[in-house]
Amino acid sequence: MNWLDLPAIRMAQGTIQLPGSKSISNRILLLAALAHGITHVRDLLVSDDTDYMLKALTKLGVGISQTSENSYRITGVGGYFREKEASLFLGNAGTAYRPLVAVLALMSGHYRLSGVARMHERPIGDLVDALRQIGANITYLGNPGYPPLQINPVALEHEDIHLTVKGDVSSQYLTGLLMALPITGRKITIEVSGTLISQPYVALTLAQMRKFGVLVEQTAWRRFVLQAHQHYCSPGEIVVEGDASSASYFLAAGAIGGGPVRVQGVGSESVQGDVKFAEALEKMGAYIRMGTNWIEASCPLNGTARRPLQAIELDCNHIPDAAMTLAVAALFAKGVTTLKNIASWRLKETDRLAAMSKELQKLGAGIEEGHDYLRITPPENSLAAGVAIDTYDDHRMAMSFSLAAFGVPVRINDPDCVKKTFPEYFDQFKRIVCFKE
Ligand SMILES: O=C(O)C1=C[C@@H](OP(=O)(O)O)[C@@H](O)[C@H](O)C1
Ligand SMILES: C=C(OP(=O)(O)O)C(=O)O
Repeated sequence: MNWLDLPAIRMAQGTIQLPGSKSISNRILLLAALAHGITHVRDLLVSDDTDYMLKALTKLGVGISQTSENSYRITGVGGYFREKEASLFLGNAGTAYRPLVAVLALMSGHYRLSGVARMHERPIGDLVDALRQIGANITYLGNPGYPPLQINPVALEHEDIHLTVKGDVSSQYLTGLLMALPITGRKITIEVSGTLISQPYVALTLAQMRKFGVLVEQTAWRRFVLQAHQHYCSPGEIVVEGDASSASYFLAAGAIGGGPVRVQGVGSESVQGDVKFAEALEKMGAYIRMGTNWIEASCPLNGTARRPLQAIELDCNHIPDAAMTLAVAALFAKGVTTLKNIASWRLKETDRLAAMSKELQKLGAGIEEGHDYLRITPPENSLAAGVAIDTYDDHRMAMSFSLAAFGVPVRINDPDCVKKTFPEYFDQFKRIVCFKE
């Protein structure tokens, strides 16, 4: 197996230009593909997850050309894809798989959607159940409730579309429905049953749809109404903002390792929920500054000496991805940190609650792992030395645990898994840290 040895880190300081947001990139690609007109997308994230979306859309007959390293020209199909038969492999990209299921269910074609083994363990039943309410023809090719899926032509049953979707397993089902259903041109009402998790991601979806001219009337997080005859129209050019989840590792580095560390590409005007990670760090005592397009974090000081962060207790439902960064930052905080309302961690790239517990314990932390929470007690003295961190093919495990090097030298197994959302992560991380040796 491949690994990366990080020597112990003395301090962190510098500026990072963030790669494009994964969540925005894949939403924009899909909306641009469905829209009328040509969209020029700039600062798109270049990574596995966006690559799967680009390849799928190309197979579906969308005209896509790369105009520079991270710029693309998308010729929208104005509603329906030309290609009526395709077999699509979408890796482990939730932001590609879930919305494409919803879109292809309406396309009157024959499509097979698969992914890596872990994708076939990530539930899709709530989305399929919602689509079946309007007549979608979807078959499970493996275990019921999970990918892979076969999608066949739909016969929409009613003039107005009214459906209910569960919101407590993943917000990506609602996001998929919201993005897909406007291509029917019908009046749409979506009710959410159960409490909607990861709400800021739905706000992000609505914001991207608005850029393409489709408006949604929202009643709290329970009811979404779209008036009939709305169609996606290209806004011409779109610049993707930096990834707020990717920002979290650098901000934590600034808060633990002195700083200031500045990330450029997200800031106070960001539409991404994970910018709220900066507030969590601030609660831990970090010094945070923010402009419209940048955020900076430094370590709390006692005179000129670095002061340790303070433990927090936080409901992390609004920042499910960046919360993993908090779990590792907790190793450097005084007291017991509790991260609550993170049951969805169990259904992501790996069972993140189990994986995080196991690897934190290797470093000497005391862990209480609940069904939907994690309580982390840092070791009394230093972190355990000579540890190799397993990453479970989860980019966020690899990126979060790079922070452990602020305590001891650490080995990160299979560091290449970061290519899901941030292929250059470790090169960038090394740019802002000074190692002890
Ligand atoms: O819609 C999105 O872009 C995302 C929603 C979240 O998933 P859940 O809604 O499953 O929590 C998040 O964890 C994922 O990385 C991206
Ligand atoms: C959960 C994640 O990805 P996905 O979009 O595949 O759900 C993630 O990036 O942390």
